[in-house]
Order: sequence, then C-alpha cells, then structure tokens
Amino acid sequence: MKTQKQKPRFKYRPKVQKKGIKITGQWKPVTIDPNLFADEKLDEIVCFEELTDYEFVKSSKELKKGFKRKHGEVEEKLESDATSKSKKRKKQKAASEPLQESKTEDALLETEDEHEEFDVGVKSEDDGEEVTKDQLTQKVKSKKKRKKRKNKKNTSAEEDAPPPHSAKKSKNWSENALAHTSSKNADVSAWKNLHVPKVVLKALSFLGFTCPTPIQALALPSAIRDKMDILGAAETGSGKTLAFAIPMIHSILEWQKNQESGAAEGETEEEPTTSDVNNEIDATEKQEQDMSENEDVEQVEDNDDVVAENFDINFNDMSSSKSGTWGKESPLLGLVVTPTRELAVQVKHHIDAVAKFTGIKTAIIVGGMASQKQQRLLGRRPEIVIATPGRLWELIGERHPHLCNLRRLRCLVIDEADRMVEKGHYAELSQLLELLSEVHYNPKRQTFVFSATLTLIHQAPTRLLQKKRFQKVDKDSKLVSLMEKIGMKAKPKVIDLTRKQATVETLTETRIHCATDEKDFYLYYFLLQYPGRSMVFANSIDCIKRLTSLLTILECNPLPLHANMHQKQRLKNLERFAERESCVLLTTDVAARGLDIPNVQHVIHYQVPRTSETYVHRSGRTARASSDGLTLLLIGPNDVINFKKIFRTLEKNEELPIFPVEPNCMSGTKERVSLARMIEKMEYFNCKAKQQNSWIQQAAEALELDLDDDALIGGQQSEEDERIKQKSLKIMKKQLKQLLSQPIFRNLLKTKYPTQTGKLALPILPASQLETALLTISKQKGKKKKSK
Ligand SMILES: Nc1ncnc2c1ncn2[C@@H]1O[C@H](COP(=O)(O)OP(=O)(O)OP(=O)(O)O)[C@@H](O)[C@H]1O
Repeated sequence: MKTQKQKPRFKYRPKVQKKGIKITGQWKPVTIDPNLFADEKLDEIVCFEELTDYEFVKSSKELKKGFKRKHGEVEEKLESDATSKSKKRKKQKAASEPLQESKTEDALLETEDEHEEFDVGVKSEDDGEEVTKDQLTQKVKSKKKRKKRKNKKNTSAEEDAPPPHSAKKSKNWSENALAHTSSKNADVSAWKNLHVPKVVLKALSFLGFTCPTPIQALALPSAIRDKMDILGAAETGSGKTLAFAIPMIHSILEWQKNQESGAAEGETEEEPTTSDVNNEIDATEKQEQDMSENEDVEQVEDNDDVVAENFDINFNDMSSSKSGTWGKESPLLGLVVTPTRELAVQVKHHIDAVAKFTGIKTAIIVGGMASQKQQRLLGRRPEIVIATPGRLWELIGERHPHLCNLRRLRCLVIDEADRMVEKGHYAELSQLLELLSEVHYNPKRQTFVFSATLTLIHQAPTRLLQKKRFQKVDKDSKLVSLMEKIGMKAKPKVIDLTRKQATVETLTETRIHCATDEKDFYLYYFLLQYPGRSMVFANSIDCIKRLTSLLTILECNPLPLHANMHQKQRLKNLERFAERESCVLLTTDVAARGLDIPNVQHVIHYQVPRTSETYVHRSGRTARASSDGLTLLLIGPNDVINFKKIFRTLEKNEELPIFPVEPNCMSGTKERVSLARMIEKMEYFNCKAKQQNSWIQQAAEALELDLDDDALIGGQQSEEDERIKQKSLKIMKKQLKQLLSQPIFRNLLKTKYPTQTGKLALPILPASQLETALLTISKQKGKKKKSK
C-alpha cells in the first residue's frame, strides 16, 4: 500500500532553478521576536523561513544535460510504443522544448553577466545568509565556463577592441549623460597644455569633450605636472569628476610605465615595509585557510582554466603574493570615497569612460550589494577602487589582500568632502583617514578633495555674533579644518570657482508659499502642467513613501528612491528615470549630491532642506553643464525658518520669484488630489492594520493564547464592516478614475478654446503644450519689469 507523502511547505519552483539555485533542503519557519516589527521597516514581510540547503546550478551546460536526460527518457518511452501519429507529434514537441529552454537559460546567463555589478546575489551577506564555500567554488567554476564559452564566440575580436573591463557594459544612467555628448571623434586640441595622457585624450575625443571645463583647466596642471594635492570647489555640474579622474589615471599610467622600464627610481621609496608585506601574507594565508576545504576542487578548476580566465578568483594568484610578486605587480593605486552608493556607481562609469583605452581596471565597493561579489571583483586587483566608507572599512577589517597595503596608494579622492567629514557622519571614513595618515602614510600620495560647497560659509545667527568668545569661520579656517580632518600634510592647491550664491547662473529659482496640506495640490499641479524630467525632494522617507502612493493613485507613475529601498531597486529606478522623457523621481537627500542624470528640467523641494549645502546640491541636479533648469520651493509654515536661513547664507539678495499658478486650474486639481488622499489614507491604514493583526494573531497562536478582539487594531471587524469599507473604497476609486479621464482644466478650456465640430479637439493639458515652466517664469519676470 502506498503511503501518501507529506506535502512540502513550498512547492519546487523550476524558475528558481533556472536562475542558478537548486533546492536540496527544506523550508523551515524561523522564530522572530515580534518586537522587531514594532519598527515599520519590516512591516512588508509576510513570513520568514529559512532554506536548510541548496546548491548553485553549475552552468547552463549542466542544465542542458539535465534537459537532455529528460529528453532521452521521453524518447525511450515514445519509441517503445511509437505507432500512433499523435505520439510522434508529442515526440517532436518534446524534442523542441529542451532546446528552447536551454536557449532561455543562455540568454539569462548573458544578462546576468552584463549586469554583474548591479546584481545582488540571491544569498548575499546583506540578506543575512551565508554563501557556503562549496557554492562559491561552484559559482566561480560555472562563471569561468560561461566566460570560456563567450571567449570562444568572440575570437574574431577587432584590433581596436577596448580593454577587458570595458567590454562588459552595464546599463547606467550616467552612460546616457556621457553618450549625449558623444561625437566619437572630436577635436581635443584645447586640452593640449594640460598634460593629459594621450590615451586619455583619445577617450575625451571619443566622448566629444572638446574643451576642459574651468575646474578641469585649473586643476589638471597642478595635479599632473606639479603633483600637488587639490582642494577644489566649483559649482554643481561643472565637471569635477574628471578633474580628479584624469590626474588619477595619469598617476597610475606613470607608475605602470616605471614598473615596466624597471627604472622605478621613486618606487623604491614606496616599497612596502616588512610589516606591510607580513600583513599581506597574513591576509592571504587567512583567505587561503578559509578556502582550504575547497582546495581540491579549486586545483582541478585551475587546471581546466585558460589564461584569460585569471581575472576570476584565483587562489594560486593570491598565494603568489607570498613571494611578493602579487603585491608589486598590481597594488591598489587609486581610491575614491563617495558618500552614496549611487554616486560611487556613477563615478566608476565616468572613470571607465576616460580610462577606456588604458586597460586600467576599476571596481565598486559599496553596501547593499553582495559582499562576496565585491571581494571577487577585488580579487581581479583593480588599480582603482570607488567605495562608500562603510563597506570599504569592513573589507579592510577583513584584511582583503588587495586592501592590505594602502601605503602604495598614489591618489586618494574624497568626493563631496564637506559632507563626508561632517560630525557624526561616516565614522569609518575617519578611521580610514587615520590609517592612511599614520600606519599607511605615504608622503608621495596625492589627495584630491572636491565639492560644490567646500567653501560655503554659514552666516552665524546674530545671537552668536554678539557673544565675545564667538570665532567667526571664514573660508581659510574652514579649509584648514578640512585639511586637518583629512590628514593633508602638504600645502594643497586651492581652487575656488564658486559664486557667493553657490547655485548655478543658469538656474532659475522660484517658490510657492502655501499651507502644509496644500503642498500636494501644488505639486500635482506643477507635474501635470509641466511634464518633463522632475526630481522631487523631501526631508524624510515617510514623506517620500506617502507621496509615492498618492502620485501613483493619481496615475503619475512616480519612481521612489530612498535609503530603505533595496539597492538593486534604487539603481533600477535611477535608470528608469533617466530613460523616460517625462518622469518624476521622488527622493530623499540620498540623491541630492553628485548624481548626473541628463536633462533634469525641474527640481522641486517639497520641503525646504535643513541646510544651505543640501539646497545647493539638490538644486544642482538640474541646470548642469551650462544647461537651463528650474527649482521650485514649496514653503509651508514649518519651512519658513529654514528658508530664511538658507537665503541669508547664500546671500540671495534678489527677491525669489513666486511661481505663477493659474487659479482656474486649482479647483480641478484639488478635487482630484483630495479624493486621491482619502483613498491613500484608507489603503494605508487597511494595509497596516492587516499586517499588524496578522502578526499579533500569529504570535498568539505560537504562544497558544486566546486573543481578545480588543488586542487587534481596529478590533475584530465584522465581515459586514469590511464589506462596507471596501465598497466605499471602490466607489472613490471609480470617481477618481472618472475625474482622471476628463480634462482637468475644464474652465480654462471653456473660456479659451471653442469646440470644433461639436467635439473637444484639444489636448487635455493645454498649458503644458504651450509653454515650459521656465518660459512661464520668464514671461512673468518680463511683465514685472514692464510694469515698473
Ligand atoms: N570637458 C567636458 N566637456 C563636456 N562635458 C563634460 C566635460 N567634463 C565633464 N562633462 C560632463 O559634465 C557633466 C557634469 O560633470 P560632473 O558630474 O563631473 O559634475 P560635478 O561638478 O562633479 O557635479 P556635482 O557637484 O553635482 O557632483 C557630466 O555629464 C560630464 O560627463
């Protein structure tokens, strides 16, 4: 008699296997302290279970084998009673399926490879689960095989083929910005006297960068010819990234040349000390010990490998550092530290673009992405690392061999330096700087420090000015303090190209004063009236979450970006934002600094930022590289203090223009937004109550307690209550749909435009078709001047 097997908790999902994981264990519930969910951060989790065991599927070949086996089985079965035509047809179908499936798998692996840097491993450290060494080995092996296959395909490589690192292209918003100007073969004679290496000139020509920006023209000779440290302040979007990237590349090329020629006169001074070498050896030994379980597997794998595969983790390579060759040949030479992960990704792309023909490798080390993958990237010994402080410090702490001897660094860049050294921020950066200026001190290392607000001085409040002991901070003392914090010892070249107002001349700044609860109306009004690429900044994640729901209900398709999102989603949303011509990015200040998204037309400060620096950087996401842009401040009663403070600090003498709003349009706007707000509130509370009640019920069940209805949020609702609620929600949604389908500016249409042949043959938003936000404001300015 057959016994019925117990059903597995989760069904086997072939989709998961295709992605590279084969489930060999079981899903088991994990007990979690319900208090953890008091914090809203985890309120989207429905259940939490652990998978006791799994395997990485080695390669698509294996999958194909699996499919072949299945295919074979089907064939045998079919052959045994292969008489009827219908069975033959089945056989043909079965034969074609495996082929199709293996093709899909191949395509999947290709994309995985292409998006490698953005890919967050299924079992990443950040998900709180470990990748076992076996699995890591298998992963490396399958990757190598994939690469081998790829290499075979690409044997007919062009002569001028770019170096290996640039062959892999991952999609990125900064590529749009770089491609935008790309004319492939521009005249770069204007860069002539700046000591830019020829290979870099070739890349600049390829990018269409015909002449240097002012900050580049001033920084390059001092950094390249005079080997000076640079403190650079220049407005947002003025090309500061290349002002440090080009000298860094030059320095690395020079080092490589010295190594090749063997002259290395200066290099001998920079040879690692005995303790440095010991550190490296210790670290390598530690890593080897960690991996010793897999030694046999690894050995076989290395024998299987061709030389071209050596960029992957190669433990033989690591062990060669024992004899000193590894450390000498490929040390870390350039390090860029940025405040956000997105900025690190972008800086890498900008550096890669100008290093295109140099063969210099770069890697990103940031939080929120799989640490194992980043360690593997470091294993390729990139000359340049672009990192955020937390993850970098973590890997230095773990003594990754490539990060062991920072004394050999030629260039250190602190991007957005004023933010990075702010009190209470980036403790890891202080530790790193301490390490660099003491144990790993190298007098020959160049330090580049850049920001648009490096020399911004705050106007002290009058009450402080009146105090006797009060010491006024001026530009010089601010820079001295910054140098101390960074540990810069030599006298740097200070380049300050910022204006008193700190914002860009091509930026038009506007404002609307309103009550706090009217901000939604004006925001929606602006977005509807002036489509285009708009970034909306708010001061808190909660505010961004609410606005995302509200604008989604209003069918504006906003994209959110904040620190509580999964890193992969953050990057995806940035990419999408840069791809769409008309789109809204709702973000916190995580996107305020450095991001270079092409053609952002509007920046809306939904809440006035807390500091002048943040105002300058947020506003600087538009009007970049001499293009025009507009900012709109929505100033509620709570924002007035910050607004006044910022405008005093930035010495904005001219009265900031009020953004003109068509009063006829506001009633329609308010009607829609008010209804959408009611829907949003109802959905929010419904969802929250359901989630929390579900947890309370589960916890009570686990503790075998009888649950009182009062313990549940909103009490135990009767089905009837719930039905009524759902019905009214449905009605509201229908109403809103109806409103959204009609032209919002009905009154305006009636008065301004007659109907033609009984039908309204006009766009839904007439004003948006007629003028841009910038044109509206310049018209208003013109009118004011005339009336004077
Ligand atoms: N010489 C040049 N010619 C043309 N475009 C350039 C040049 N240098 C840089 N750019 C482009 O200008 C844009 C802004 O550059 P970048 O992001 O380096 O500005 P930034 O000064 O660092 O801005 P932020 O202060 O906001 O970080 C980029 O799209 C970059 O590709």
